[in-house]
Amino acid sequence: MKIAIASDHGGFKLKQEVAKYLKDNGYDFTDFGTDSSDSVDYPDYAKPLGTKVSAGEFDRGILICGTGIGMNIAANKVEGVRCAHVHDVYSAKLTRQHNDSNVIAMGERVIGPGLAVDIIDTWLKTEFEGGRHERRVKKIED
Ligand SMILES: O=C(CO)[C@H](O)[C@H](O)[C@H](O)COP(=O)(O)O
Repeated sequence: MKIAIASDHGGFKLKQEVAKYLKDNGYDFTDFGTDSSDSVDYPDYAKPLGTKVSAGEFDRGILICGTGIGMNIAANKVEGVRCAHVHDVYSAKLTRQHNDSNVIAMGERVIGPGLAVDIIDTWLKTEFEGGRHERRVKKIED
């Protein structure tokens, strides 16, 4: 599985924790910035990441900003992206099983690194259930 990660300045520190988790667990991932806590604009990171996931260059994307909200709104403007704004493990599981989400967005100013890593671990390991959910995801695409 190929994973793309990105953040704005508000998510930079949490992204570093997430990158450590991905590296320690042997995931194939690429960090598309930002590379410091200097102020930047989250759409400049959400759009390219979403485009790469939508194009199939990456299987999943992880976006982090202060709240996850701006990244989520921006990523979902990219056709083919199903970005889930998640701050709990239950929703991380369900958004994979039911929504086949291909991008997740979260906020460094909302949750700590321990919970963030638990959420990502669950999200990466949970499969889409298909069935009735396939029909609903197709309606989103249409
Ligand atoms: O989009 C957001 C708010 O929903 C993100 O949290 C941004 O990171 C935030 O707006 C950045 O705010 P800042 O005051 O410029 O650091």
